[in-house]
Amino acid sequence: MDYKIALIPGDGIGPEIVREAKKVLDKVCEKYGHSFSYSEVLLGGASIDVHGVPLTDEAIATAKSSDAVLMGSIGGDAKTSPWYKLEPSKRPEAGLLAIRKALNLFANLRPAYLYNELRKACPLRDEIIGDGFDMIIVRELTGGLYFGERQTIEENGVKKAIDTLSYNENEIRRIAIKAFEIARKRRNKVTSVDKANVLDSSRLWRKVVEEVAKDYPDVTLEHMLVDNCAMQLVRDPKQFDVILTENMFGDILSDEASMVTGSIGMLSSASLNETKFGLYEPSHGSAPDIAGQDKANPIATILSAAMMLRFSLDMDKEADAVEAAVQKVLTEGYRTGDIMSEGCKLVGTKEMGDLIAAAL
Ligand SMILES: NC(=O)c1ccc[n+]([C@@H]2O[C@H](COP(=O)([O-])OP(=O)(O)OC[C@H]3O[C@@H](n4cnc5c(N)ncnc54)[C@H](O)[C@@H]3O)[C@@H](O)[C@H]2O)c1
Ligand SMILES: CC(C)[C@H](C(=O)O)[C@@H](O)C(=O)O
Ligand SMILES: [Mg+2]
Repeated sequence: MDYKIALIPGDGIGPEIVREAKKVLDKVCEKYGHSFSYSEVLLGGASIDVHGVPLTDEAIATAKSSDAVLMGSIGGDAKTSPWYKLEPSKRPEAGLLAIRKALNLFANLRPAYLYNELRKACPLRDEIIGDGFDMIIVRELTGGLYFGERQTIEENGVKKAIDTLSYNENEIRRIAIKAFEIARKRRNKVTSVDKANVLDSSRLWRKVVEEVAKDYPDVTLEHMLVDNCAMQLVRDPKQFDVILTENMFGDILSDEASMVTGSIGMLSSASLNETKFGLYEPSHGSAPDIAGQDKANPIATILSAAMMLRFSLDMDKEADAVEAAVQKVLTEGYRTGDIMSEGCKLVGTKEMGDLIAAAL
């Protein structure tokens, strides 16, 4: 089959990890007789450098006319990069938020799975991990604090900054439905995470989630306050199957969950709307501290590409093959620095990509 894929390398390690994911996709095409045509799209700092803004209408149009978008990461070092001298709405992160909104990508799925081979890279004790760790965070991605009105004002000579956290029932309902549908294909448990002991938006969240739960009597629903959840993720991570939560809590909890998998370099993600279209990117950022050094772990991006094959292109067996190739390379003992442990073989970004492509 012939498919159109928009490719967003982005900033920092973005181009390095996207290159490896594309290498793996080239192998998928060769092996299964598909052909993908790629259009490169600028986003974030890469777009500021060329167009002066982090996202252009043309970039949105290219993404919209594609079957799926595969992305690396955007952003730079806030202390040293000239991008951060611009006003906030013109910085790299604003481009990422804007493209998510423009494509209506309200559902961000972040699967956190600990490969048995990476147990030594996981900082938690073996008895805490037990039989394994396999959960998914379903994060609301186009509402909440990151999209509310904000302003910085001065009152009586004192600066004041305001961010607004708001959700309406429809926004909560559609993401809750996603979480329950996903739970049905997994272990039938949803943990909805909020701060309902303080926030009105969380009290509405809880009410709507309970309404949705009535349509899923086969799925167990529990509510958990976000501060407790942050603690439970390291105390007993295997209690979770599906975590359903709002935008900012999901952002923070997914980075935390990534460490249970060994590294943020292992955490893939899919950002979806109501159709089959999606944007696929690792959950981590542009890692300016290791950019250009062939040190970045490309696995999160390669696993995101596998999610793209599965969700947007209906290629289950191809996605399975990519995941199996990742598994094989880990079983053979190859590791990038972030997941390295004693007795394993240290490889760089490119070699890890080569090994996974070859394993296919
Ligand atoms: N979706 C995205 O594009 C995205 C996500 C998060 C952060 N950011 C942006 O990235 C920039 C850097 O942010 P940050 O430093 O807080 O977070 P980060 O995720 O880029 O890096 C945090 C730490 O994890 C390491 N790391 C991240 N990805 C790795 C990988 N694949 N392999 C090995 N190590 C990896 C980094 O070296 C760093 O030490 C900021 O501008 C931020 O806004 C973008
Ligand atoms: C860069 C930033 C806007 C982004 C977010 O908060 O969604 C990132 O942290 C992520 O997790 O994808
Ligand atoms: Mg984040």
